[in-house]
Amino acid sequence: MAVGELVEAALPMIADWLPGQRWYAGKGQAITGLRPVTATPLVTGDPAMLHLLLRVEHGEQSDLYQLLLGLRAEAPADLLPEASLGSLTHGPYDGAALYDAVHDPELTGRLLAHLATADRFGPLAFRRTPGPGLPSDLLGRAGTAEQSNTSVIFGTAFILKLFRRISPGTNPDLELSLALSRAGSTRIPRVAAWFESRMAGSEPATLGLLQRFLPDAEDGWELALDQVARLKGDPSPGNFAVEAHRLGRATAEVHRVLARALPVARLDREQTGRLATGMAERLDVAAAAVPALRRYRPALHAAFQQLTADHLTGLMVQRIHGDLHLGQAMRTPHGWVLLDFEGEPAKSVAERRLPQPALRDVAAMLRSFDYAAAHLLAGAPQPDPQLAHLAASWAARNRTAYCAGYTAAGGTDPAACPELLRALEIDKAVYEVVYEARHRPSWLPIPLTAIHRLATTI
Ligand SMILES: Nc1ncnc2c1ncn2[C@@H]1O[C@H](COP(=O)(O)OP(=O)(O)O)[C@@H](O)[C@H]1O
Ligand SMILES: O=P(O)(O)O[C@H]1O[C@H](CO)[C@@H](O[C@H]2O[C@H](CO)[C@@H](O)[C@H](O)[C@H]2O)[C@H](O)[C@H]1O
Repeated sequence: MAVGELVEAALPMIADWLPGQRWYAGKGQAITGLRPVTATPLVTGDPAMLHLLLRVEHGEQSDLYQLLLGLRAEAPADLLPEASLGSLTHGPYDGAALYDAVHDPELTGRLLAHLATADRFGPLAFRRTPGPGLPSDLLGRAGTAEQSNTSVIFGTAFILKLFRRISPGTNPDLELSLALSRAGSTRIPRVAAWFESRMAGSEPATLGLLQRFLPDAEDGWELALDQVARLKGDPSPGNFAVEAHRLGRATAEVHRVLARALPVARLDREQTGRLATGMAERLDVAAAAVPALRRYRPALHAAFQQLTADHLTGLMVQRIHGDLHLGQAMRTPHGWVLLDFEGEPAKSVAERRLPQPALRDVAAMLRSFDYAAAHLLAGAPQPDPQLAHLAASWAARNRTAYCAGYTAAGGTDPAACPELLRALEIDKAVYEVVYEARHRPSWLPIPLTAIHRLATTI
């Protein structure tokens, strides 16, 4: 494969295609440069697959992205339009179709085969966990979920998450999932393999994570929305609180295993100050970006100031999920399983790896019950007061049940730390305001309504 020429010919096509991808984080900023960092052929012949780590520059900033480029003399017949980068028009591959290889089942199947045999290609190292061997003859189909990354599913056996925006070092999703897997936790899908890039002078960067696929799992967000929708007139709305209680138990169990497997610490006085300052700084940055937040700043700052050193000194901090919500919880026939321990995509990896109060995850999940309830009312110009009352009661009931389950399984009782819980909920809602303003502006009223409530009920 004439790698250099191929990359040269592909770069302008990538520049056109990249901004349209769901996982591309630099939307709205003009790309000022594309710099290939590594280009590694993983499959040669027809079809071919080229692995590319590409530095995308926008102004002063830059991000590193992982691309898997497929190349065939004839484009696959059923290729989705958004997966196509077009046809090469010069050089040794003149006329060949260039596309996102994650949509080519044969090529993603070859990726699984590399994982199965723990291959090494130039800077790319494929690694397996001990245990039963992996099949090497399955085809992969790209998942359809709206994701920050790209997942490929192999039959009903495995799911491979391909991280798109790459940071140096071990991705927390791999780090925490491995720690939980090694401790024998059944609250996450078992890790089977991963692959990483080993570049001279830097830590290996995680590129992909293969886990058991949960074929019988139901997504917690979909389940909750289904229950909430029944509030609109079903005489026998289901009792999701039982599930919320179980989910609270599952969260506490995961926290317990993480606290045993990875370092924990107790906050000293200086660190307690940094916890509150971090929240205040994030609020100010968010308010600068989203004007609707500004009027709430004084009240929200006041809530953060209630986090005094006396409250927090000695508080235990540990590794946590970092972005827990109902969509990261899957109900299986054997109970709740948690996914995606990557943390909030907008934070740096260093920040995401810092030990945190475990209540941060609890607060995030409490926000999610509120989201599910608010989703019912979203879009209506004049919400029906009776429905609004039912939705608020649904959220309150499930929030209480979740906290009770968390406490029953040995987690710190959230009710025992009301100032901290409230500050953590505000911090999360502020993050959500920015997230929605950037990705789903029509959903912005959901966290803003919560901000209004949190700011006006002190
Ligand atoms: N092990 C699994 N089994 C079944 N479905 C899964 C599994 N892992 C992920 N999924 C599905 O893929 C979706 C996206 O996965 P996630 O890890 O949250 O990716 P991202 O980091 O890109 O958001 C999940 O919401 C879930 O529906
Ligand atoms: O799943 P991701 O890791 O990509 O997380 C991001 O997207 C989530 C939305 O999919 C977002 O979660 C917010 O919306 C959820 C409903 O769609 C809701 O249940 C969550 O409570 C709410 O925070 C998450 O914040 C973001 O990081």
